[in-house]
Amino acid sequence: MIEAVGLTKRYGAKTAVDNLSFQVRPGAVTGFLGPNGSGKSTTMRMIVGLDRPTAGRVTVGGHPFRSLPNAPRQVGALLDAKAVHGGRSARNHLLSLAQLAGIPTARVDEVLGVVGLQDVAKRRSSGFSLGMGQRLGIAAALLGDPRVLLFDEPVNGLDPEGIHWVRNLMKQLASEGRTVFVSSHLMSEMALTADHLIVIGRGQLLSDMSVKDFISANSADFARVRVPPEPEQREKLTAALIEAGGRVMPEPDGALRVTGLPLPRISDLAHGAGVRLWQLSPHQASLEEAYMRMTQGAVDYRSTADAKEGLVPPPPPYELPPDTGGLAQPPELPQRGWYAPPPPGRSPAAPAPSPHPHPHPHPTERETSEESR
Ligand SMILES: Nc1ncnc2c1ncn2[C@@H]1O[C@H](COP(=O)(O)OP(=O)(O)OP(=O)(O)O)[C@@H](O)[C@H]1O
Repeated sequence: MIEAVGLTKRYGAKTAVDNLSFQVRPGAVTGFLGPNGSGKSTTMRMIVGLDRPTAGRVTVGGHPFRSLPNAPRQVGALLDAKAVHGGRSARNHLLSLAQLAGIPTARVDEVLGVVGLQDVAKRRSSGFSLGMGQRLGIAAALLGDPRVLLFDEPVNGLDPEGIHWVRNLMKQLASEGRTVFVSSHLMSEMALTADHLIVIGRGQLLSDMSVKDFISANSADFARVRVPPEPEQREKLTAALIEAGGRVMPEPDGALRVTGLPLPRISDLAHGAGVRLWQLSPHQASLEEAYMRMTQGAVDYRSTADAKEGLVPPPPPYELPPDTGGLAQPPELPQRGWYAPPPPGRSPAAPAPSPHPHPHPHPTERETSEESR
């Protein structure tokens, strides 16, 4: 296990890591996320004793890295794949590391096979591509068969096959009961690889929870509801949903976005109002959406071209016609902020949907209810 308590690192006036406390447990892949410059690499360097904390401490298996006996056999790290003597072959690079740590030569050939570099083992690493360098760095981390592994951006430069391989490798290492701590900016990959997430911003802890909890805590889950195009169907349902405490907003494609009510309740309310549902599906945010939402305020470096590039503002809540006035005001739900854009091909600036989004509906065109997106 890795444990940080009040971990702090200052470089002059700059506080790179600020009073950080967390635990990275064995048997799981723990993702380490944060915007550029948030202190991930500095934290990892302190874990392996390359930087000394200004305050606080970080231990591996209860000991500071520097006091671990034969540390390379207990902790393996890929922090900078370029930190290799370019004039050495891949095999000689690993051999020199193995000799320093008393690791048998046979293990060098074994890890070269594990990372798929056996055919280029005698080539100088200076001629390696970015992806080959990453594989060599991973081989070096695995060399001592350690129980604790740290990977800083391990998929950087890897092709899709390589990314898939790293994903399976991390999961396998965790399933063997090892502690796996991995940083990445590739959210889709983290969503597939990590079980747990530690998120930092400006050196401070923002979140420490499972991927599943992180997504549900940082996303505005909502239901997408589609009804027949007759305006009265839409209005009847909207009135029933608002009266029950829901919040209804039009989606650019004509569907309704409903927050504050569970799916079965929406279904019951539609039934009670005599409205046929053509679609009732849950929307769950991706890890990327949840991450962007959480770290919005902790981003140091943002393009001046478009501060919220890729995100679109939410549409205004659905307006009921005047004759349905007197209904309860919808509660304020965590639906503020920005959300992911509509699917490609749909203009985010599309006007509010017309009451007749499907001019010639046909029964066979109906969408399945309870469809999962
Ligand atoms: N040796 C150093 N001297 C001075 N400042 C440093 C040093 N190392 C890191 N910093 C600063 O500390 C902050 C955190 O840097 P760090 O590299 O740990 O962030 P990071 O989260 O790994 O970023 P990225 O995602 O871009 O790799 C940055 O502002 C960086 O400029």
